[in-house]
Order: sequence, then C-alpha cells, then structure tokens
Amino acid sequence: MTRNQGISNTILDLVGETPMVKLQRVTKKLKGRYYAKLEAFNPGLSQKDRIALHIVENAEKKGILKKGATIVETTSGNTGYSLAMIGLVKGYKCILAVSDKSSQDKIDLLQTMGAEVHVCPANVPAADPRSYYEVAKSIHKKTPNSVYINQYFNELNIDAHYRTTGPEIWEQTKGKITHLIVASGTGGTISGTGKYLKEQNPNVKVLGVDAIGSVLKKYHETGQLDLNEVAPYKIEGLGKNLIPTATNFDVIDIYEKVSDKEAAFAAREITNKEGIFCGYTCGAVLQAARQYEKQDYFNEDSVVVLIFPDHGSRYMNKIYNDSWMKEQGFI
Ligand SMILES: Cc1ncc(COP(=O)(O)O)c(C=O)c1O
Repeated sequence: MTRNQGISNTILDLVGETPMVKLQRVTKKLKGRYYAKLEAFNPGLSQKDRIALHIVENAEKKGILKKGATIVETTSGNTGYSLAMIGLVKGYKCILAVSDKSSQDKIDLLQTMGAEVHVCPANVPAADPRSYYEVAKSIHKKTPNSVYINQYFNELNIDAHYRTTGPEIWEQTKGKITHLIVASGTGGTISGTGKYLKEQNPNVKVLGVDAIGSVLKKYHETGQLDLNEVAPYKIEGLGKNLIPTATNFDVIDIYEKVSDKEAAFAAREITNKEGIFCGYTCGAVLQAARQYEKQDYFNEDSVVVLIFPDHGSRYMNKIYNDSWMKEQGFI
C-alpha cells in the first residue's frame, strides 16, 4: 500500500488501495468476523473509479482514445462520475446516458463535473431505443472520435477488480478471508475480485447480492434469462434486466435477493451504528449477509468481507430522507 504516503501527481493517482474496517455493531448477532471494504475512499467516492480508469488507460495505450476525444457511457451515476472526473483531468469530453431511477443529486453531480447527461427511462426493455443502452450506442455512432466504455460487456471491467480489489483484500485479510459478499450490477466487482481470491484459495466462497426484480439470481441457478423476474425496484446499481458479459457466473457460488425496504434500513443502520455514511447497496450487502447467516453459511471462524460500493452523500434525497422513505411506504 502506497497511497497517501506522499504527494500525488493528480487525483487519479488516488484511485484504489481503499481501507478495510471491522464492523463493530451491525453484525454483532452474526457468527464470525465481518470487515467492510470502503470503496467510498476512492476520489470519485465509489468502486467505479477503478474500472473507469483501467478502461480509459487501456484505450489510451491501444491508441483508441486520443486527446480531445469523447467518452460515452451508460451509467446509474457512479461510473459516470468517475469518467467525468477522469475526463476533466485528462482532457476528454464525457457524454452519459443515465437511468431516470438515478437520484437527482447524482445527475446534478455529473453536470457539475462537466458531463453532458441524457436521462432515459429505467423501466423499458434493454433493446428499446429509449433505453440507456440504446441511447449511448446511438450517441457513440453519431459522435466522431468517441469511445464507448460499455461497462456491462467489457472484460476490462472484471480485469480492473482482478488486478486491484482482489489483491488488496487478500493482503488486508492476510489471506484469512473465507467469504466475500458483493453487490452485483454489471458484475465486474464480484467477478474480478472473486476470481482473484479463489485463485489464492479455492475454498473462499463468493456470495452475490441481487435485487428483487432482477434476473441475475435465476439466471445463475437455471441458465435461463427469465423476463418474468423483471419488476421495478429502487436500489440503484444492483441487479439487472439483462445478462451482462462482465459477470462471470462461474466465480459466484450463490446469489441472495434483497428488498428495497430492508436494504434501505440496513444502510441507515450502518450509518447510525458504525458512523460509516454509506450508499444504498452497502445496506443491500449487509442485508444479504444477514440472510446468508440465517441459512448457516457462516461459523465462528468465518472471516467475511463485505464490499461497500459507495458513499451516503449520493442518497440524501432518497434513503436518508424520511419523506422519500414514507413515499415508498417504508416508514
Ligand atoms: C452503488 C453501486 N453498488 C453496486 C454496484 C455493482 O457493481 P458492479 O457493477 O461491479 O457489479 C454498482 C454498479 O453500478 C453501483 O453503482
């Protein structure tokens, strides 16, 4: 670990090498020891800094991305922020197709960071021309000298976590990790981190977190994409209505689905009991840990790492807002 030990050249040198902290209270009733990997310590406040930087630098090395070029991407917000930040430092324009499920704070933030934002409906099929996938593709086609990051179908998404998050967790737990619990969206984090850890110790169990209303768990269990599973839900960045190739399903042992309500309360509990101001999917991961524990996945010797993907500041108008919680019928 070398971060924070001297003067960094740019903010981008501070991506990765995030801290890990023992959970003191929220996992007290569960068997084993629980550690949170705090991805909010990345300069863009989320794990997406890792993949954004890796994919951009790879395109630069291949000569695909030249000065003055445009970066195009679909994003629920976090990848967009990371790309906008990278664009500002490296001199690229950034155009983002964002789901209308994303919080207004996230959209404002992207515009503040100089990105051009196109808001698209979340509840349409992926192949619909209004979906953020199709909108991003069409912007890419229309924009000369542009690069489409394509995080859902880009192998480098997995590779970024294989090279960084996995080794960091192995080192931080001194090889003692027994279980990894990760929120699955594009699947890059769970697949890359899980692959690295299983290569070090094949007994490490990789436990996925999916949303009620997403297709991932059923696809993992049956190999079938069942669109009857698709239903609207509130958690941003978790689950999918398609099968991303950035998910390596072979690395994942099992998925557990969590509800919007339980994930929201779990996130608020982490903030209130641990002092870790955390995002919505951090709550989803804690809720999944509790569900896995009920099914006897852990014992007193378990060393369980939970990846906490982002920071609570992005959800002030959602899970940390009582009016929003009431509107959803959660309180
Ligand atoms: C807040 C948040 N949590 C979790 C995830 C899931 O991470 P991954 O896409 O690597 O599966 C995302 C992805 O968009 C996210 O934004």
